[in-house]
Amino acid sequence: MPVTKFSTPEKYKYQNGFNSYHESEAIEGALPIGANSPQKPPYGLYAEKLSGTAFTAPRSENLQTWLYRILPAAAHGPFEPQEPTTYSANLENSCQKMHHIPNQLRWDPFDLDETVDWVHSLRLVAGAGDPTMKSGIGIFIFAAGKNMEPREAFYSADGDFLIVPQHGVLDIQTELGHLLVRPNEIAVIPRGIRYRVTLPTGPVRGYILELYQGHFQLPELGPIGSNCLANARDFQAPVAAFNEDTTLTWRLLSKFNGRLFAAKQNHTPFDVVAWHGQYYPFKYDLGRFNTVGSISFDHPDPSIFTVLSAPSDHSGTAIADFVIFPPRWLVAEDTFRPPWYHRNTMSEFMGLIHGDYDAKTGGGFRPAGASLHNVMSAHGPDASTHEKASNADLKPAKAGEGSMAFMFESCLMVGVTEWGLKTCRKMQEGYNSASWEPLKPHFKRPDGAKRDAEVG
Ligand SMILES: O=C(O)Cc1cc(O)ccc1O
Ligand SMILES: [Fe+2]
Repeated sequence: MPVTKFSTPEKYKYQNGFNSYHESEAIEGALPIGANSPQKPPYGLYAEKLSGTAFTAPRSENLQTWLYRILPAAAHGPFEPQEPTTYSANLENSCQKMHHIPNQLRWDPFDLDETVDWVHSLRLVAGAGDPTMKSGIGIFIFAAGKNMEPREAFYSADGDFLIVPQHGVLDIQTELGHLLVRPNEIAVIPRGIRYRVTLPTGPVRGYILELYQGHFQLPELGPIGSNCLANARDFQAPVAAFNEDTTLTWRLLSKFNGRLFAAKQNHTPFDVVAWHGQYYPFKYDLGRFNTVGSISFDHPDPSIFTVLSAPSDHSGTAIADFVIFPPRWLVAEDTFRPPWYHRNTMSEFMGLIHGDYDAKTGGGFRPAGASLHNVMSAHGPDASTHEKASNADLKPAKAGEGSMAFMFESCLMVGVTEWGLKTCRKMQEGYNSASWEPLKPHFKRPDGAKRDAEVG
């Protein structure tokens, strides 16, 4: 059975292409022609620039967008910090000490929580670095059951959100237009873009990687050539859509160094009539990923499954890679087909959207759960997977049918928050011992002799 691909409901319109220069106008003629900020932009709109890179970033990296809107984003009251006892409590964790531990860690599925909305559902579970230094990443779990208030919008000044829904549907109204994001799809909302999340099918749950530095790119394809993996044309950006309200009171929420702030304004933030540029939110259907693998022997590095990569300053070394494990055919001959046992200089945070992950058949890695194998924390198939795979009949076999696991892989050592370690109460006791301690030695000397332990 081929992998399922989503269709687009009629209400939503997208423009296709990764890192493309897009332009969109909800009213014909709203985009100025041949200029960005004419003395009087069309229809009495204000021109506003939103930059995602330094003005002077090289052309190949430069990301910015021009917005043509009814009132500028600056027209709001002062931001006030929100009390931790109210709803910034979840984000608070980012300001707390992280626990850095070499143990292999695994979490049972995180609970749904119907009492909170998107903003108040964000739980920092792990991370590295610091938003104030624009360095590192934050890994969040979200679980919400309420729409954001009708006149509320949110943005993060800390980084780009890579959103991986596991359960339920996210309807995301952004300044640049609407995105509908379902499990097995992902969305990226860049730093600063204001948005409001509603839940058309009820409760939602999933994972977020917040990138405090740089932006996601498509990985290089090297000898693979000019297609495969995630193809650029399958990334979808919204089209301009606006409201006209300039009288009602809105609440603008800002995530700023992991803290929540709120300001009032007397007009909708969703008043962008037209925009053009390369800095915009987008979505991608993981079912469109063109998976490549070994057609001869051996298990290749999981980098062949990279959807998006946020590079560090060192070539080939990512601050964060977003890697998926889609359904795929395994045909390698004379090969131990699951991942090899390994210790990695990168850290690996994994989640499961649905199904089973083929490297862990022992039952403990479940949809909506997670695992963290930190820098040099040894891991690999659990004992039951090893037993099965080393005795399997190696005919072509479909792995991961009906399943989608993913990994946030980072060159940074990842710490775990107090919430992730204790408060969430999902940390599995004995993950390590259940997975790898049952492994038996199979070593046999070539002469068949058994000897006592040798000295030295
Ligand atoms: O640890 C894991 O399960 C992720 C992983 C998968 C794979 O195919 C090779 C290496 C690797 O880290
Ligand atoms: Fe691994």
